[in-house]
Amino acid sequence: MRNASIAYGPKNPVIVNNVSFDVDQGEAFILIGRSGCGKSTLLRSLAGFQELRSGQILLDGKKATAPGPDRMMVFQNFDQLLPWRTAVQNVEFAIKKAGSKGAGSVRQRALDALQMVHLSAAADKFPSQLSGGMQQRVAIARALAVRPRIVLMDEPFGALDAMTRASLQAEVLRLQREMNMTLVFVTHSIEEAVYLGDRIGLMTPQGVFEGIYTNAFQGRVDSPEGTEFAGELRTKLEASAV
Ligand SMILES: Nc1ncnc2c1ncn2[C@@H]1O[C@H](COP(=O)(O)OP(=O)(O)OP(=O)(O)O)[C@@H](O)[C@H]1O
Repeated sequence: MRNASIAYGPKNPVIVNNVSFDVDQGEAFILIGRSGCGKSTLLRSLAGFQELRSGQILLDGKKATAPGPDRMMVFQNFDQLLPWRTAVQNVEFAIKKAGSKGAGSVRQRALDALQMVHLSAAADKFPSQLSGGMQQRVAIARALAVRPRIVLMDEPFGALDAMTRASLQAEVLRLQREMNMTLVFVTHSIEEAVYLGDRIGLMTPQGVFEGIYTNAFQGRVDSPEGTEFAGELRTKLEASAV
């Protein structure tokens, strides 16, 4: 993102204010900040859903404006799947829609993606027959099946209970590492940010980065050092709100 400013309509104030940052191939970049500071707005722009007022988004050096299968999004809400299609059909639909090519049949690739999130047994179930956590796994499988250049996640576990959330965080960390996934992930939770992130961008209510912090505690937020780092981030976050 290069000098990106975002506003909802020409007369409204900017929400994201002249922000620049890079995300490297294979990096997990986490956005944290107070409610309403513009995290989702920024993410939606990366996905191509929200126009920039000024600045640019570059993907592999090329301007990215409209949405495309190179940037797949996972949302917080459980209703992001098509309710009249089964889990595997939801994934198949995304692969076909993206025109994504790969070895094996579309069905096989969809099943492989479900297997990655340990959901093979639920392939033929409809979303209404799945728990919230299972539906989020399908949404993740759907995003990965398309083989995007970058996966965008907007508080995907925000509506889950603590245990399901912890297990899905572990899944995402595993997949991110195994697949060398490039990830931009929005969360309210500092612990989630430290667990998942290679770097953590802390946004202020003014729509800028207070700082972008390298995280040495990915996967081990529970260590004494990880806890201390999370505490430092919390202090900065609280200070940023003033
Ligand atoms: N469609 C919209 N039209 C007008 N204003 C909007 C729209 N969506 C969001 N906003 C405003 O933009 C600001 C940033 O919202 P955004 O959802 O990006 O924040 P956030 O940091 O993701 O918040 P949260 O953590 O609560 O999800 C808020 O003031 C919000 O009211």
